Amino acid sequence: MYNFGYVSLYAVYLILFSLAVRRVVTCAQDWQFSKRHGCKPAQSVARVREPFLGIDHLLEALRKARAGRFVRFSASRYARYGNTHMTRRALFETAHTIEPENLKYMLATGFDQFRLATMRVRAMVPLFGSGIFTTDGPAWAHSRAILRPSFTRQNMAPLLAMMERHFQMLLRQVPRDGAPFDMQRLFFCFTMDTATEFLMGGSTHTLDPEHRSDAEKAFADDYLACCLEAVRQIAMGPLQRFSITPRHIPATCQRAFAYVDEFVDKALALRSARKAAAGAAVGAGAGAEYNFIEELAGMTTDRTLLRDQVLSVLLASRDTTAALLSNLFYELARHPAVYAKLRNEIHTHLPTGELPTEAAMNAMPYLRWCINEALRLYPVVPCNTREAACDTALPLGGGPDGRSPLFIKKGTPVLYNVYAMHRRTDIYGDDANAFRPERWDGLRPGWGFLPFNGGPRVCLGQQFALTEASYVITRMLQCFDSMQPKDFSPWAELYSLVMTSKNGVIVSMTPAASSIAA
Ligand code: HEM
Repeated sequence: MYNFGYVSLYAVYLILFSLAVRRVVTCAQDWQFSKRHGCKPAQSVARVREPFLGIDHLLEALRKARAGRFVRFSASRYARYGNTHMTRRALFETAHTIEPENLKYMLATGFDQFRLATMRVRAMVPLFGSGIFTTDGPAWAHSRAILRPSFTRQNMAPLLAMMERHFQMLLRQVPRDGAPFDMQRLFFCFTMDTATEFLMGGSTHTLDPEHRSDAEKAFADDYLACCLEAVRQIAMGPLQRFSITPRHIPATCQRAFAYVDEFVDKALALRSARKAAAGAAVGAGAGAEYNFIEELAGMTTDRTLLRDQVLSVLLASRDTTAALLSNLFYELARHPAVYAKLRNEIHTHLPTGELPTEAAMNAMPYLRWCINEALRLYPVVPCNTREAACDTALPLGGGPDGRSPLFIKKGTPVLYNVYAMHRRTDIYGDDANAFRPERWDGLRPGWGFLPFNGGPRVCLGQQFALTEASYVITRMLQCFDSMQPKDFSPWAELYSLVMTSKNGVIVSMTPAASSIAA
């Protein structure tokens, strides 16, 4: 008869022994990998006080986020621990980098060695399903392949006409008597209206109450609520698995799905009707009225996939462009000389106040410099993460001088802070913190400038975003002689999925003496 106590004890010994053996084998493998790749120990390691999960660090990050200082707090750690460093807790570690060479490796040359961070995927799947923002590997490649054709359109004229229609709505909301207003709120409404029209062929009309239905308003609110929940989940970091989704969120997501599904069904029906009529596939959007969803319906008839892609691209396109515009106008209000110089350039290229064409906007270098400078100082996606899909090595960060490769174990999240990289004085000069568009004259920072990401996952809508932003900037400066800041509190960030000003962009405008829109 066996003694049960002894058996249990032996079982525990066996487990501990096998764990110890596994640990030794892993360490030996890591050592061999590091040796083969010339890796050296991390130049710098940031430790946390609560040793298991680093709760103290997490709480401090949440406190800073509440005060509108998370991105700067995170950037300040690079000043303290170096451009590439590790943060160690007993249960997991993270790598941090703002080295252009490391980012190039992670996002381009070593692309296959990394994947999206698990925390991001887990937080976003409930709303975005298997869309382009939540998938890797073949599923992502499929998404990218079906989305790409919609972004390589040659004829931008119908899109510019659509933007002008919504711009007129925005213009109506700008006080002409010098009263202060929040320009940021208007930009977020504008991009919601243009993005929904571009994507689904039906705008939410948030700037145009006369045309807005209750369903459109409800969708805008539901979509926002679901996005905010995804942001909250991402911010929970390692505590995400303990977080409880508020009870109303599943129903809110379902309502947003139902709204988009109507457009999906319409596009699918139209597509098959056209196909039946022509006896062959027809190029959607061949007419003047371009419809993204209809074009997508030509690539796949999977209803759920279509909805996931539309919701994902809505996320990608709406807040990002609004954030860029808001951040740029925040600075323009504080730099009247830049405003005047930009206005002068616009007037030179469009002397009679005519509507901007794509060619005219492309011919304005100062406009592009102003946009670059806003994207540099306030990258719309300031912090991002990838996760090692296998044991790998970053080119820099190891050894006492940080110039040797750094071993990154499979599953380790690598955080990169574009905000901090964009303010590196060795890349942008001693005045890296200043808003000075002229610095872009001849400047080529390569991977040191990364507002749209890089490599195979580079932003698909970059051209669309730059065109939309250029259009709105040009039109605003055609319509207003100058602008004045009306809020003098220091910059505080509102960091959700994108970074904007926590206090809005409170300004007043001086209308132009004559303008085609006045
Ligand atoms: C100023 C405006 C914009 C900025 C700064 C921006 C930035 C970015 C960044 C940083 C990413 C990479 C995210 C990641 O992989 O973690 C991204 C991806 C993406 N963006 Fe944009 N974006 C902007 C506007 C747009 C617009 C207007 C659209 C569509 C109309 C768009 C569509 C996409 C898509 C589809 C992806 C996913 C690409 C992929 O994973 O393969 N973006 N964008």
